[in-house]
Amino acid sequence: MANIQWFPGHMAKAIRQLEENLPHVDIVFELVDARIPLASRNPEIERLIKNKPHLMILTKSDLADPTQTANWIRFFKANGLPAIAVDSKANITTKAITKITQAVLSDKLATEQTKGLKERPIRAITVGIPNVGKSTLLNRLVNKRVAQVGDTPGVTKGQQWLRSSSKLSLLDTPGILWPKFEDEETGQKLALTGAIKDQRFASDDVALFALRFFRSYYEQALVDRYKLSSADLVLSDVDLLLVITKKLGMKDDYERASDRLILDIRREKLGRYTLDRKEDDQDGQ
Ligand SMILES: Nc1nc2c(ncn2[C@@H]2O[C@H](COP(=O)(O)OP(=O)(O)OP(=O)(O)O)[C@@H](O)[C@H]2O)c(=O)[nH]1
Repeated sequence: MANIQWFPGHMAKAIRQLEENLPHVDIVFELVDARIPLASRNPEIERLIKNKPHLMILTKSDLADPTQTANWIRFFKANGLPAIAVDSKANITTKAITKITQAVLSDKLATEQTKGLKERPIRAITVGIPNVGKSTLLNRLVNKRVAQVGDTPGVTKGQQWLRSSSKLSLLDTPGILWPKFEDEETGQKLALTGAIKDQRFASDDVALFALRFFRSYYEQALVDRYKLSSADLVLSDVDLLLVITKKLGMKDDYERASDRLILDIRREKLGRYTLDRKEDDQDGQ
């Protein structure tokens, strides 16, 4: 679980590290969580990356709603941002990322070739908020357990180039950037997916947010998981949480039930979901 407290000093350090690394890379891999492609974006990313070529990588796509992921990919592309969704645990990920990276940089690579420069691996850095899956993707790409992976963000140290293939090299130190602290809903989305420290949010608030959300978009998943009746479905969110608490055999300990609901959602017990919604007709907006 995320344990970084982002003070201004930490932010300044994160910016400085990224600024130091940027001149050495051909492309930035910006990682966002496919379940929250907006809430998990660093608010300053565009400004920090400047004009450096940039690929959006939607991680954990195996946990996200596939229709929504497709909409998000289209949306980013329509806004001039090449994008790809990955499950970092899948073998095919390395090939897919290498291919799209070559496509994004095709002009630059062609220019280098016409100048007679020797073919060389593309150099990339992964950046993203804690827990977004930077180490897991890095490990997948370089096919080694080099980066420490865990639920404790901020564990990656050291700095060297790691070969993915003859086509791609990666900096072993991902850029860790801070998440959005903008508004309560963004915070709840980050908390529900496990991107930020739990203690900052009361679990019953996050659980009520989750209930409201699943009622709107994935009601059947709630019905199936907690054996809800049609009468339960007309209750207020608070009353529904109390019903679920009882169904879980937790009497009136709705805080414990809230924790369980959140855990169930994080562990995919309610299936795949996307919290940041993008409808298909919103391309390019
Ligand atoms: N299902 C699924 N889980 C993933 C995927 N990528 C990462 N994870 C999980 O997400 C959690 C965080 O992954 P890390 O790779 O440690 O994240 P990180 O961005 O390196 O975190 P920091 O080092 O804290 O910055 C781990 O439990 C991973 O197993 C993915 O594509 N699919």
